[in-house]
Amino acid sequence: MAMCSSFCPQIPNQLRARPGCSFPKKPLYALSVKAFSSQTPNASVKDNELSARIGFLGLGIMGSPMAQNLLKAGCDVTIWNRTKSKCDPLISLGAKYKSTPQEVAISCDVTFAMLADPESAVEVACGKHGAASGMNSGKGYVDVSTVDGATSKLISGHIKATGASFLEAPVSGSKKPAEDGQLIFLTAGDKSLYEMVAPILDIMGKSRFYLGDVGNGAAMKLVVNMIMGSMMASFSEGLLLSEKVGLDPSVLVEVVSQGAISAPMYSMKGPSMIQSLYPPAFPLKHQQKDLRLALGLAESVSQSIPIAAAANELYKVAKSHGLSDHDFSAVIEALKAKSQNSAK
Ligand SMILES: NC(=O)C1=CN([C@@H]2O[C@H](COP(=O)(O)OP(=O)(O)OC[C@H]3O[C@@H](n4cnc5c(N)ncnc54)[C@H](OP(=O)(O)O)[C@@H]3O)[C@@H](O)[C@H]2O)C=CC1
Ligand SMILES: O=CCCC(=O)O
Repeated sequence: MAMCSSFCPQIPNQLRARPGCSFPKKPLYALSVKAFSSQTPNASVKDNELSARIGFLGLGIMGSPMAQNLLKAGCDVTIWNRTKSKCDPLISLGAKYKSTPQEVAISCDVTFAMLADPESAVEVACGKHGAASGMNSGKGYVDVSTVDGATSKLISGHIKATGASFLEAPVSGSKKPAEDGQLIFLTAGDKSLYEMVAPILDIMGKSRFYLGDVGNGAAMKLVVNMIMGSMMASFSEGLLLSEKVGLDPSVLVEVVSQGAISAPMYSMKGPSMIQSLYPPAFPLKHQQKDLRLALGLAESVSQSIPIAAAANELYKVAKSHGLSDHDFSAVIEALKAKSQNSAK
């Protein structure tokens, strides 16, 4: 595992006491996963207060509430977003603003990035005025966007070439868990940076996995989202089939919720899907991106994933119907369109 020797000596300075930024008093998971490292919260750190200057790049559906939780916890947060207006609510909560990712990185000890896709993650980290150009030894970059392993390794290479440390830390959990500080972090990369930012992750999340080398966090995230995308497509088929055969789909949601295939996702999204409402929590375009990236991951190891491949086609159809920015549960509309076409 790569370690950044120059970062470690600075950790005690960055974790010195600072009034108004205390760690959350909520249960933290002790993880024990065979073949993976596990990490429990360090008791001596947990009750300390935090003084790291934290940068946050990307204030979309996820980034905004994550940064907001850091501010609410009293952290020193500096933000940037491509569309500046999305910074305003956080600035009114006390965030500092910089006009480029580079300036954020220069002014912060550790910078988080929550960006749409591989292209934007690379652009913001490695492009002109990107974060890498503001990094140096002693700083850290934590990319919490969902990207593929190759992208993560590319960004890691740019960041580490400056002497800084890198951690990939994509999250499981959507808009509501982000608001509630209940995300699950799937981290990999510099262990020293992982340990340094653990108290910061614990403000935004309920658990964290350290998975080793860069690429493992991305892979874990893509496998999870591959399963989720297929589950949602299958659930959509069930809702439509139940209705077609004269059943009440609301009763189906209730039946499913009580059995072995119950999932919070079905109970949360089912009622609005029945009303054809798809307020975006996880945008459909991102779910399709994740299926596309999961297909690439599977291809790289010659693993057949025909169910995910079929689901991916369905999300592509949904995108072609203009549903990219709706919640991914709008994939059901692609099935409705298909059955209308076949009825003609
Ligand atoms: N929503 C969810 O439930 C979850 C999402 N994720 C992942 O987290 C990431 C962010 O998701 P989410 O917040 O929902 O997405 P949004 O689409 O709401 O936000 C995307 C962010 O990326 C920025 N961005 C997009 N393109 C560029 C670019 N070319 N240059 C600079 N910035 C850019 C956007 O800036 P601007 O405001 O200017 O458009 C915005 O800040 C994605 O990788 C997604 O897959 C992970 C877990 C859950
Ligand atoms: O990437 C998005 C995941 C959404 C979720 O875990 O509910």
